[in-house]
Order: sequence, then structure tokens, then C-alpha cells
Amino acid sequence: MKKEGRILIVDDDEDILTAGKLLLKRQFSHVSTCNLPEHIPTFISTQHFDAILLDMNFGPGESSGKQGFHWLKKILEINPQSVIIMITAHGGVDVAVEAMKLGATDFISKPWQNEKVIATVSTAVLLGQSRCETQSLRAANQVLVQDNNQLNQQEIIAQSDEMLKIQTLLQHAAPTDANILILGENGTGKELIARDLHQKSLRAHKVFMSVDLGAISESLFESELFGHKKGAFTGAHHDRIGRLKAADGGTLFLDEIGNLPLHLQAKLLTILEQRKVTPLGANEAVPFDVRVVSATNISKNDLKTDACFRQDLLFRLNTVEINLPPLRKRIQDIEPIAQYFISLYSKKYQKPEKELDNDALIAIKSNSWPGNIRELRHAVERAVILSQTHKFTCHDFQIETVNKNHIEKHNVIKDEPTELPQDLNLEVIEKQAISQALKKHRYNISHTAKELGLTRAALYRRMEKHGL
Ligand SMILES: Nc1ncnc2c1ncn2[C@@H]1O[C@H](COP(=O)(O)OP(=O)(O)OP(=O)(O)O)[C@@H](O)[C@H]1O
Repeated sequence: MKKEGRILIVDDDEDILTAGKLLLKRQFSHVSTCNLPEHIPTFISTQHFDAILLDMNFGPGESSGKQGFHWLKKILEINPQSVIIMITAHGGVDVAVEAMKLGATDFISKPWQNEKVIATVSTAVLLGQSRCETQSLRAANQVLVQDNNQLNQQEIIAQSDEMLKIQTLLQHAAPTDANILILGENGTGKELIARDLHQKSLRAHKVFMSVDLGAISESLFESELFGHKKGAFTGAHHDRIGRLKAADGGTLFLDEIGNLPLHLQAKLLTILEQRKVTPLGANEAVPFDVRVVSATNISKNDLKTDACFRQDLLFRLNTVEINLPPLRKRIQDIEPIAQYFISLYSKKYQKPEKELDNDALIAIKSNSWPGNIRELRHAVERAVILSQTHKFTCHDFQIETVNKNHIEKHNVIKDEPTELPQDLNLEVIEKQAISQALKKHRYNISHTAKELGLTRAALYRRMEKHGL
């Protein structure tokens, strides 16, 4: 059966062209010939070839190989990935060696042996195909990085003194390679800040790889982060690159680092110290180069206890520490953030961009927002969709001003009524259940997921599906 392979033979000897074509056509899907080297640029700029067989000498009596060298260089100038096999005169080994120094892959001498030609061309075709694949993967990767970076360009709204200080800190820390630990309650913008850091860093053109350590099961931790070789364990059907290596050159965002069990913290520390990782089932460690940004909603005090977190790992992660205050402690930010999301969602849902009335403004500023900016964003989205009045009112935000002080003082979240909604569509019920559970657990994803009987990853997926 013919193999997939595109070959070009360039020689001024028509007999060689005919013999070569006859031989190789039996083996490969596409064989072209060219008897004038001046036509090479047109051939290779209009068609792709996995391998090119190029004669060293053109014209009667030529044996210096000068023209072969000239066309070899020309082809590599046009496409440096070209795989070129030189066709040399009998005994022209010196010339062939010289050609290989200039970038040729292999050579065959005339008169040739058919088996040798087929073997040499087969290897060259495979090399050409893998170069081509590498090139297109690189290009695809570049597009993905660009797309990912565009997605990361959500604006950070910051007017409070606390956030302005953090922004100054970010400006200074971002271009360094210092490891950064971001602390803050759920929904305070830790991931947004991490992405912003990456954008402002010298690694911005490379990948931002986010790993939710709270969502990776213990059994999958090593294979996810370190990768594995085919056959390393039951179900490992292919080699798989780990996330540490996949983030090479870029930023690795370790989210929910505080949820990592102590024994896995030890493994992570070793890997980060050695800057090398051995995929499961491999014998050799491979180096990686990442800047580590981590985040957790665990308080600083808890992080500083040995029972909760390894102190040596903490020192490695927190060269620079960023403490994101909860929204209730940066009241100056509430109005501009609300305005930002009003504008965003009014456009998205094609609604007029309305103002907040006075009471609504006071209410959103004095609400405790246990789910922080994520909760405010969600409240604004709902208000934009449902509001019927010409300005947004307290009612649109479902803020119970009467209970506010009570909530603040007693640090409790009032359960929402639990009766079923009138609409018994399962999707609607699921959204309501998730929304209530989030509020009940102050937007703590781990606790909410536990109550709902979901994994954190499954909860995130559903939140995204329902726009929560
Ligand atoms: N300063 C800000 N300006 C505008 N939007 C913000 C800001 N901070 C956070 N957000 C938005 O709030 C939501 C929650 O942010 P993010 O996911 O970064 O928080 P987090 O602290 O990482 O949450 P979690 O701990 O639950 O993973 C996102 O939609 C984010 O875009």
C-alpha cells in the first residue's frame, strides 16, 4: 500500500527523473519531478513537499557540486524546514558531507540501489512530516496563547486606596520572576489579579496555565501535574504532558493551594525546588521553567500553622504576598464595579443602560457581599435582566436592608425560602439550588460543592452554565 508522502525530484537527467518517479510512485502518494532547478522556487512556494531529492550537478560535465550547494541554500532560505536528500555522483562522498553540513538531511549516490533509495526517502518523509506537524502545532499554540491572553483582558476596577496600593505592588512585582501568593476570600478577584500579573510580566507572550488544586483528586495529582508515559498505569493509553511542562516559559497559577493535602504539598515543594519533573513511568526528569502564582482563600493565620500548610512550601510561594480585601472592606470600589457590570450586561442583554437610584446605591454599598465581587456581578446581571423600573432599585438587587445589620453582626446568611419555584423545569431548579447553596456558604466553593454533592470542578461547570 502507498504511504502518504509528497516528494519532489530535481535533476536535469530525464532518465533519472523517470526512473525515480517510477520507483517512488509505487511507494508514496505524490511524486513530482523538475528538470530545471530554476523552477524550484515556484514548486516549493506553491506546493508542500515532505522530502526533496536534489541533484548536486546540473549541466554536462559538471562535477564540482557548486550548483547543488547553490540550490540547497536557496531551498532552505525559502523554507528552512525542508528535508533535502542530495543525489551525488558515484564516489562524491566529500561533496555529500559538505552538503549535509549546509543543511541537507541525507544523500544517495548514483547509480542507486532501489532498496536504499526507498529506505532513505521513507525516513526523510517521516522527518518532513514531523517537522511540518511541529510547525503547525507551534502556530496553533501561538493562536491559543493569543486567544487566551485576549480572554484575560477583563478590566480590573479599582478605586479604593487598598486596591490602588495593590495595583502599585503589581506594577513592581509583575516584571520580576518572583513567586506570588494571593490571599483573599472567595470571589475577591484572585484569579483576575493572577491573569493581570501574567499580562504585565515578561512571560505575557507565553501560556497562563491555571491548575485548580481543589478540583484535582489526589490520585490524579501526579499525572495531571507531572504527566505520564504510555502504560504507566491502567488507562494510560498515550504519553501525556503534565501541566508543569505545558506551562513551560509561562505562568503557572496554582489556585486553591490551601486545599492541597500535606503529603502532596511535600511533592510539590520538591518539584518546585528542583525545577525538574519526572512524568509517571519515565526514567528521566525533564526541566521546566515557570513563574508560580498561587492563591488561596485560607486565612494567613491558618496558613501559618504547620497542621494546615507546610511552612517551607509557604516560603517558596510567597516571595511577594498580595492580600485582597473583601469587598465590604473596600466600599469605594462597590459603585464603580456595579457600574462596570451594569454597562457590560446592558450591552450583553441589549437593555438600556440605567442608573442606580439613591436607595439602591446605599443598599449595595452597605451590603456585606459575602460572595464578594462574584456575588455583586451576579446580582447586577440579575438586576439588568429583571428590572422593570426606569432606575435600578433595592428590590432589583434583592438586598434585604432590614436584615443587613443582623447579617453583619451575627455573620450569618439567611437561607432563602426553600419552596419549589413555580417553573418546574429541571434547569431552573438546578440554578436555584446552586444559587441558594452558594449564598448559604458565602460563596465558598468547596463547602457549596460538598452540600450539593458535586466536585468543585462540576460545580464550577454548572456555575458557568447558569451564569452564576
Ligand atoms: N476588581 C475587579 N474588577 C472587576 N471585576 C472583578 C474584580 N475582581 C473580581 N472581579 C470579577 O469577579 C469574579 C470573581 O473573580 P475571581 O474568579 O478572580 O475571584 P477569586 O478570588 O479567584 O474566586 P475563587 O476564590 O472563588 O476562585 C470574576 O467574574 C471577576 O472577573
